[in-house]
Amino acid sequence: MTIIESLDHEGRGVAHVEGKTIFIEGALPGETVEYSTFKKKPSYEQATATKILKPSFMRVTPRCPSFGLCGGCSMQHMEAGAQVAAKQRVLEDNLWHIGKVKAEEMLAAIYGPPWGYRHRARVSVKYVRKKERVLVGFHEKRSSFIADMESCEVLPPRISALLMPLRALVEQLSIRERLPQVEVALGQDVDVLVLRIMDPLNEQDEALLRAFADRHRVQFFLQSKGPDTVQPFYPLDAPELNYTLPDFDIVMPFRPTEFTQVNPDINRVLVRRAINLLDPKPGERIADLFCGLGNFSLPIARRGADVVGVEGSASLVQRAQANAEVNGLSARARFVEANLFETDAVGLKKLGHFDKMLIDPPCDGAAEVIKALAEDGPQRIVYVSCSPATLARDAGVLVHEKGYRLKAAGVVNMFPHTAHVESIALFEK
Ligand SMILES: C[S@@+](CC[C@H](N)C(=O)[O-])C[C@H]1O[C@@H](n2cnc3c(N)ncnc32)[C@H](O)[C@@H]1O
Ligand code: SF4
Repeated sequence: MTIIESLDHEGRGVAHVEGKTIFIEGALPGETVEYSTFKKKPSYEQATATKILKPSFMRVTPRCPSFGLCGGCSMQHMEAGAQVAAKQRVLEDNLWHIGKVKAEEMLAAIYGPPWGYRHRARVSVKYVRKKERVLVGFHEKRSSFIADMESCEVLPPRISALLMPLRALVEQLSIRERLPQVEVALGQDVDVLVLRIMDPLNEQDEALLRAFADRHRVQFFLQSKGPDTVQPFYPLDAPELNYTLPDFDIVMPFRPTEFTQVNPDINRVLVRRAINLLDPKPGERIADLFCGLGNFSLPIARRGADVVGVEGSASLVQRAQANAEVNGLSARARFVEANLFETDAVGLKKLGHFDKMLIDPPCDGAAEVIKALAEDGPQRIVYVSCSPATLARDAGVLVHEKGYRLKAAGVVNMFPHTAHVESIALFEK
């Protein structure tokens, strides 16, 4: 039995027992719990709460029956508002302990509906020969096994309701042992399921897929090898996947395997906030680094500024250019392919002078870009981050070496019930 002192960055309760730190899954600060250790090291232990003797006021009953087993969520036992507050603390702690910086203003957190928010997901599939049945779902915690889940609360209800019919479908296919994954990509007008198939389908399989698509109103794509092999299968006349940014009168077509933000409702608010902080004006020249399909670049152009989007994936550069055309913005939006993890001052200078910059890197952050910023670098930088640790590291360099102030920072609850912290920060010279 022990008392939980705090919450760590992965949403685990932290306690100290005889000088040892114990990280306890499923336990909240202030609670008295019994626990069972599954990993023992000389200085710490990892454990799971087995009995909550004194519950926290933040505790709620997890909505999903698979919570605790499925590795998809780690915070459903905590009230949604308290989750956001905990993430805000993670952001502030990281900024201070890693970057030695404090934001002049903490922005109000951006959050939206806590359930049914995932419009993109990669679901694993496994035929269990012994039981002659198929599992379709996310991996169990700390395991390569697939959770035996019948529904999922973070997927939109219509998609969650497809998990069991999908099991039944795969069970009937001749290639049921050669279909390891289904990728879900949801758009405004169509729901796409991309089946990863290791062997070709036979005629009967094809007929089963068509019947499923008609019945459940989805479009199947097939992927036989790498991402280049993703092709629509049925129906071929379905509308194209897209999402919209109504504040900017923008429509964004995309292919099912192209990067898009997982939570389209929060993405709209995130884009609005990023653009408000950046405040693009006609006549300004603005860089959008790690621009993807132009999620921020096109709203910047819509505000009248000239934007240069830089992106590592050639296909996303093409997609961004095409999306600029679709939205009548190609005169003000240009896209360049470059590896921003290998850039330096010379590489960045070749892109020309920028008044302002938006950076939205993958979790590794943007160390090389930040290092490459010159004396006459942008006056204002808006940094969108999926990792508070790398944001804090980069913020430290911006503030202590490059002459910027951290004007504001705040969390964006893009992934409710997970410990994942998305955030946004504003830097100014
Ligand atoms: C977090 S996503 C952001 C995309 C876009 N801003 C959006 O909101 O949809 C990060 C992007 O960085 C790109 N990327 C990853 N590594 C890169 C690299 N080394 N150089 C340039 N871009 C890279 C990815 O392809 C992806 O589009
Ligand atoms: S990811 Fe879905 S199935 Fe897994 S715990 Fe979260 S809500 Fe439940």
